This record gives sequence, structure tokens and C-alpha cells, in this order.
Amino acid sequence: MTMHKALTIAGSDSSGGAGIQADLKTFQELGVYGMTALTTIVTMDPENNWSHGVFPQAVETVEQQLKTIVQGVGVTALKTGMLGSVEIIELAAKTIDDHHLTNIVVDPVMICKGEDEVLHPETMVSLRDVLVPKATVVTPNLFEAGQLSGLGPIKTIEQMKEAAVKIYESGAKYVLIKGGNKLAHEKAIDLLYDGQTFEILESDRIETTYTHGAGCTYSAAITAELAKGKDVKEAIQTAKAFITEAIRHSFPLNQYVGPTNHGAYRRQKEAVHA
Ligand SMILES: Nc1ncnc2c1ncn2[C@@H]1O[C@H](COP(=O)(O)OP(=O)(O)O)[C@@H](O)[C@H]1O
Ligand SMILES: Cc1ncc(COP(=O)(O)O)c(C=O)c1O
Repeated sequence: MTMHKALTIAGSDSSGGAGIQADLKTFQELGVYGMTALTTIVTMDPENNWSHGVFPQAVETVEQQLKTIVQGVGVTALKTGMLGSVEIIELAAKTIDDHHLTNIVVDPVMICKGEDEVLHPETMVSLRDVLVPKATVVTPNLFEAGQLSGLGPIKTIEQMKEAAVKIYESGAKYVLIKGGNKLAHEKAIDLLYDGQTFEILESDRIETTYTHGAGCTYSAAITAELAKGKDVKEAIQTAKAFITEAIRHSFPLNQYVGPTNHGAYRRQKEAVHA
């Protein structure tokens, strides 16, 4: 039996709903063997208004993890999430080049939901210039698309298209901009651009504030499907169905954070086939 092996190079969300935790849960649900290179650790302080703590790992530690996985095991597809520093972004890009890795999903994480400033502005420039050019698919949300394209706040589908063209020019093969619940539309709209045509992906828009980890989960699902050998459009379609079910069944974990439900898509499929 062929084993499909996916890697996530990303941060840890200690509360379990986003970051590498979301990625691993998603890989498992979609039948792919998941591996991790941990870049930074994010905490939330219940005694201090849930303020975020960010604890970056040393570059050497990330390098050794990548060696373990890429040289020691081999990967069929990989995604990047929160990378935390320019050095780690450069390391991820170099690893992709040195080992001729393919099926690369770049989730250009710049902030955690609820925050409104880029964690480190210099990482945005490095993501755009060093890592986005390696991407098979880059998956910015509206805020990140505004930053990567230089267009600033994006509010309409027309502006999403304009941003997609600019980001494509940075060198990604496919640009997938997530409208999600920040676009004023009755559906949850994402826009896919392959350098030639725009495609709108839409799903039910679910009335909830529990979307913690939605972007991580979506990009991990795309990665898992690419690892199985699916083409980009097919992988994105499955991932969109996966994240829609995960959001439909999301839940409050505590007063502050509500993660998506990683098991919902598989349960729904099993119910249909029962
Ligand atoms: N309320 C919602 N209902 C349905 N789909 C949603 C909702 N919010 C986000 N999505 C979808 O979830 C995926 C992740 O988007 P988003 O939450 O914007 O990413 P991020 O976590 O990076 O900000 C996208 O496919 C988006 O359209
Ligand atoms: C480690 C880590 N990566 C990524 C994210 C981004 O999560 P989301 O998918 O909700 O945008 C977070 C948010 O808390 C995080 O802690």
C-alpha cells in the first residue's frame, strides 16, 4: 500500500485548534501520514485577557527537524504556516529547492485571528519574495492578500481579483484568496486564480464566531489531497468541503476560543455511505 506523507512547517497552537495541531488532525482525518517541523509556540494567557505569547524556536532546531523528515523519511506534499522569522522562511525555501520538493502549499500566516497587526512586518516581505515563488498554491485570507499584493484593505470580489493577479506575479502557480466571513456576501466565497482564469468557490456561510484554525485546516486539507496525488483543483474542492463541515460543527472550547471540528467531514461521509 502506498503511504502518502505530508509535512507541516508551522507553529504550535497549544489550545489545539490551529497551527500544527490542526494540520495533524486534518492529515489524519484525510488518511495521510503527517509529520511536523515546529517553528514557534503560541500560548494564550487566561489571566491576562488571553494575550498571545509567541516563543520562536532556534533555526538550528527547525533545520534538524527538516533533516529528520525530508532526508530521513521523504515527503509527498508540504505546507507552511506560521514561520515566525525571516531565517525560518529562508530555511523552508532552501529546503524546498535543495530537495526538489513539490506540492507546496504556503499559508502566509501573519496574524492570529482577533489580532490586527502583522506579527513581524519584515516576515511579510520575505514570505512574498522568498517563499510565495515556491508555492504550488498560496492561500492568503483577505488581510494577508492585501499585504502580499500591496493593495491594502480588500472588500470586494473585484479587489480580490486584482490582488490575485499581483500575488500570482510573485511566482505562485495558483493563488487562492479566502473571502470567508470577512467578505460581505451571503456565501463563503474563495477566489482561485491560475494565471489565466478566475474561479469562484462558494459554500454555505455559517453564522458562527468559532472559526479558530479555519485557515490552517483548509490549507492542511489541500496539502493532504495533493499528497494523495490529486490535482490542485480537485484538492481545493475537497478541502473546501472539509472546512465547511468543520465550521458547521465548530464549538466553543472556552470563553475566548472556538476551534473548527476536524472530525465532521469524515463523519458526514460515513453517514452518507452507511
Ligand atoms: N463563517 C463561515 N462559514 C463558512 N465558511 C467559512 C466561514 N468563515 C471562513 N470560511 C471559509 O473557511 C476557509 C478559511 O478561511 P478564513 O477563516 O478566512 O481563513 P484564515 O483562518 O486564514 O483567516 C475559507 O474557505 C473560508 O471561505
Ligand atoms: C500557531 C498558529 N498558527 C496559525 C494560526 C492562525 O490560525 P487561523 O487558521 O485561525 O488563521 C494561529 C492562531 O492562533 C496559531 O496559533
